[in-house]
Amino acid sequence: MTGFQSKTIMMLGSGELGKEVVLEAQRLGVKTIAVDRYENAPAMQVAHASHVINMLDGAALRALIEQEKPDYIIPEIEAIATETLMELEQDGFTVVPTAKAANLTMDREGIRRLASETLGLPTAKYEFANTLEELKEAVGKIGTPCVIKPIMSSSGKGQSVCRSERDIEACWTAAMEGGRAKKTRVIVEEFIAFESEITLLTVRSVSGTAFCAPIGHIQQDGDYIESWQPHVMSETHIAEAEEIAKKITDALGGYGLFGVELFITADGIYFSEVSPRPHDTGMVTMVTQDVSEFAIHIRAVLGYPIPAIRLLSPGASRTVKAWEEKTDYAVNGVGEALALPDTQVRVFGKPETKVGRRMAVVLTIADEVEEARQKAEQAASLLSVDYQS
Ligand SMILES: Nc1ncnc2c1ncn2[C@@H]1O[C@H](COP(=O)(O)OP(=O)(O)OP(=O)(O)O)[C@@H](O)[C@H]1O
Ligand SMILES: NCC(=O)N[C@@H]1O[C@H](COP(=O)([O-])[O-])[C@@H](O)[C@H]1O
Ligand SMILES: [Mg+2]
Repeated sequence: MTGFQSKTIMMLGSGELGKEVVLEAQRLGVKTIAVDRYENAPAMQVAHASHVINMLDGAALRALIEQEKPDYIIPEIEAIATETLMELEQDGFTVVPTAKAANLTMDREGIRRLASETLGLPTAKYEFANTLEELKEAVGKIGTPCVIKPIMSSSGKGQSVCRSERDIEACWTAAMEGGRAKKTRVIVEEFIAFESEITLLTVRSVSGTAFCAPIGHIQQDGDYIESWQPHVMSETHIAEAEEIAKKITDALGGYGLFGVELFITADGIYFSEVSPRPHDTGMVTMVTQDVSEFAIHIRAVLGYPIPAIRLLSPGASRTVKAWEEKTDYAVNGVGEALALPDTQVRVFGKPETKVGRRMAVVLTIADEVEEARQKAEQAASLLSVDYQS
């Protein structure tokens, strides 16, 4: 063999989050392979190699992994044939953080039952349903308002709030149309009227478990539009949040960064869900921390130490979305946004727009979180997704 010998990672999912993981991996001399269901995905544009496959097809996934033999398989989205990942782990491949973590978080049922029934963490009440009839029964048990979601979906796709019995059918249709995998099962969750919601980025590495400063965020239609760090919380709430995050991440195991989503209410903290990978609301760490969530993830995965994580400044992020389905588009206004001090922009380079698709994000820092949020709002308002025709 000749040339530089390095470890190889394979990203399963190549969106905006994977793109940053690939860049951080390359900074540490790692070879990167990006995989997704469509061509020219963001991470593919910066990786050494790329492949387009249906990652829910176990045979196709196995064939690709056996061909490329990556040292680390890094799931970047939920919708992957995780049963195949479990078999590949048995065969000696390394899945990040573990194949079990990818499998349990692939659908909402696995992770919810682990959190609530096995670990006893506080969660919203929940039921599952496979048909419209079962859904009516489940909504009857949970009561309204409640939240209905396909068991396999992310970024709020197929999610809706059911406010009365009259909404049930529309919620069912929304879930059937929005799920990532063609499964009909849905979760019905009690609506939690939280005061705020946070992501507690938690890393498991050779240095042990560490937490980033809490990230507050606002979601619209189940998808994040704004996040900030730090989110101000009482000492008691921080301790409670860290305890929940430690329990769930220990149960999932392995090395890597996790995004633990929590609701803060007057009666304490509820566990919502966890991503065993960098989190969209954590993009703010690209400007607030000395090591971003993406750098932390790859360091942990490679078995390198993470002795400290420093919050260098309060900051905020705000998303820029598209509202049409087209391929000929441009993100305009970057220069205007960058004219604002302490502002950065990331344009993801997705090959086409879709209704509600996240195309870019703005990142800002300031002495105070509130000021950073205002600047992010202003910067995002200067960006637009425009079309030729
Ligand atoms: N039971 C609930 N009560 C109140 N609000 C909820 C509930 N479940 C979800 N939400 C709201 O919807 C948002 C998205 O829900 P959830 O995180 O379950 O979906 P998701 O599709 O997995 O999102 P992502 O993949 O972006 O994390 C939550 O962050 C919260 O704002
Ligand atoms: N909440 C999860 C999340 O933000 N995931 C990020 O969005 C991409 C999919 O985007 P797309 O739907 O626009 O292709 C994923 O690949 C990941 O980077
Ligand atoms: Mg979520």
